Amino acid sequence: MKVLVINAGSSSLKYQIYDMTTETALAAGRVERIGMDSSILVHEPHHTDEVTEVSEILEHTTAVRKVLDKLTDPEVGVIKSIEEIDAVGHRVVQGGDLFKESVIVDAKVKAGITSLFDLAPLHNPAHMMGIRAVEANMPNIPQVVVFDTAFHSTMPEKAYMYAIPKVLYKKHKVRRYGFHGTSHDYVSKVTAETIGRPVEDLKIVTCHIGNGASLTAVEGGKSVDTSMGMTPLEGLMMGTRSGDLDPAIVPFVMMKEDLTVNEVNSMLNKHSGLLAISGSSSDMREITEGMEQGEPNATLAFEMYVYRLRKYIGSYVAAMDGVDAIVFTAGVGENSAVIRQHTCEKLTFLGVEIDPELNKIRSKEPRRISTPNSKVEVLVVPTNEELMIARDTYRLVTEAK
Ligand SMILES: Nc1ncnc2c1ncn2[C@@H]1O[C@H](COP(=O)(O)OP(=O)(O)O)[C@@H](O)[C@H]1O
Ligand SMILES: CC(=O)OP(=O)(O)O
Ligand SMILES: [Mg+2]
Repeated sequence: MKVLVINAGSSSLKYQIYDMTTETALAAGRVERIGMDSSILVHEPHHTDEVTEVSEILEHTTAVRKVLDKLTDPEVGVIKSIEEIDAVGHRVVQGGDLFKESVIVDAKVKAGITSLFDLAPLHNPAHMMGIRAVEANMPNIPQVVVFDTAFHSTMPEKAYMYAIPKVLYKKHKVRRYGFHGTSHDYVSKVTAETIGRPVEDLKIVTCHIGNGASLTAVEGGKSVDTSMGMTPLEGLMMGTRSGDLDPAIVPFVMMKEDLTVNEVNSMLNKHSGLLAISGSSSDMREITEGMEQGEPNATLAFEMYVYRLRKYIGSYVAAMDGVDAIVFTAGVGENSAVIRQHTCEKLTFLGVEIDPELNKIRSKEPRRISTPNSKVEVLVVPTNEELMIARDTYRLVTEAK
């Protein structure tokens, strides 16, 4: 059985196709700059070199068609025809309190995802475009949605409630949901395997730091707290998102700058974070370069990012009353030895000690970077949200047959 996994963003679409008999990825790729001039499709088949194609891709339906063309291409393709694909799995960021686990897409599910647009304005509308684009190109194929929020449904009330009038929870479902759950779930399990102990016995802080970034306190294999909130804006400082701030700043800035709700939302989601502080980039590679060259704004952005990350790690150790492992994953966490080093060097109060040589190794494998003396295991675990999505898709579609 072959499963196509899609992670649709507003201007991008990442994909991966799996042969589920062996759980091997046959190809991966991404379409970027959808709706802009010169969209880019990068296709990475397992059997030959990657190909990059620049063309005009105005919307997601065209993007999916181009992906299917690449997957069935005589040279760079990995399947003979579209009929070989048995099911499509989608990442959906916000499941709210409607979805606690993965489900097969039907009209009710689509209405549910749509009703949650306000609770993930950057993400859910894009996921619906992805689902509709698949419907347009592959009518009648079973589709499954896997929610970022599902893993966090085990959080206790004291972690998910906000200290505001309860009527807002009752009327509008204002609460913490948490995101990147598929990733936090996956890396915590791989961590347990890597250190050779049952996940049920472990207290783990998982740091998913990519474009969006969140931390989770995973106790006994379950999420007990996480840094993103009702939307993916709360918590850590991110590429373009502010993370935590005094909520009084929002009405204050709206009043002083005469901003609308949409404008202030856009300011906090798209024009804040590393981008706002550095004044130049949301990309941690460029921020690090600027910092290494002594550029003051990039240095401040870097320092704020690490400082906040460290404070969150500390608070989750307190939340669980201890920690066995701290894990880094996602774009920044997997690739930036500098971020890991700066974050860990001031966790000495926990007995954290990382080995600078191990920290520098670049690899796609899960690995320890702490010394044998370290009181806490520190690991880098490459995330694999796509594999988790493919597994759920395979399971649900097979069960429904
Ligand atoms: N070598 C690196 N050093 C620092 N940051 C990196 C490196 N490689 C990638 N990144 C960061 O990873 C981010 C993307 O992370 P990723 O997890 O792929 O995000 P998303 O899934 O949200 O698109 C980029 O914005 C970039 O800042
Ligand atoms: C939920 C979220 O922030 O996702 P991403 O990191 O893909 O933007
Ligand atoms: Mg991501």
